[in-house]
Amino acid sequence: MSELLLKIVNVGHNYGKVQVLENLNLTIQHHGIVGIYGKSGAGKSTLFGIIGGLLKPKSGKVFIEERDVYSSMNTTLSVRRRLGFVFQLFNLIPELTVYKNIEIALKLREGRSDPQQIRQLLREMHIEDLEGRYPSELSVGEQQRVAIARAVVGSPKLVLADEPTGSVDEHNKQGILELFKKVKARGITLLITSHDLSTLEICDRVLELREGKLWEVQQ
Ligand SMILES: Nc1ncnc2c1ncn2[C@@H]1O[C@H](COP(=O)(O)OP(=O)(O)OP(=O)(O)O)[C@@H](O)[C@H]1O
Repeated sequence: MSELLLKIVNVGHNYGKVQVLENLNLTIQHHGIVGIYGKSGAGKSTLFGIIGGLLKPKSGKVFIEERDVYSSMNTTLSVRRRLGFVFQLFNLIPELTVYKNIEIALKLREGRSDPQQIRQLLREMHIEDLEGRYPSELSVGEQQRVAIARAVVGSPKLVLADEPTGSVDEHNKQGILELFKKVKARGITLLITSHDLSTLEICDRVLELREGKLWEVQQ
């Protein structure tokens, strides 16, 4: 049996009177792509933030490789550094070139740069000709490629992608899904949230977030 990567135990979260998550449980083993489907407002971004060490839940616990993510600020920061994030709006740093956007993520994750690794990743993502450009000089599809490269550099165990195809057209969507298959082939576990079931077709397992809980979806 493969090692447990993520374990969520009885997590609850509310914003004032709005109860978003309630007694939510989830376990994920290493390897593969897991999709979380949910309608708008179901709480996908809230759950994404809680798993990623960005939002402390009001109740319950989150473990990544058996470390209690919110046990101390140091643990939260160290777990967060070891995860990769892909955001819907890319969140690339506008003042940095493509190369530097990827390099800064590697330095945060591993404490050092590795030009060989960065260049290999640029080639794999077909963005090697863009390394000197700034995000404003890239197409949407190219920005998303850089965002994925930044999320996987340094080989984190888990990459979280929140609505990764939410702001791209069908052609770019297919391109992103192909890249996610490559990410999986690198041995990285991917967790994708989406309100679009066709985006989740590449997933090995899909869960629906509804009424504050996760429900397995038969594929
Ligand atoms: N900071 C906040 N303060 C108050 N309410 C919030 C806050 N963030 C989210 N909410 C509310 O919590 C609920 C869940 O929001 P969340 O963004 O997690 O859903 P979502 O499934 O990601 O939605 P979408 O698909 O539209 O992005 C919504 O009702 C939202 O209005």
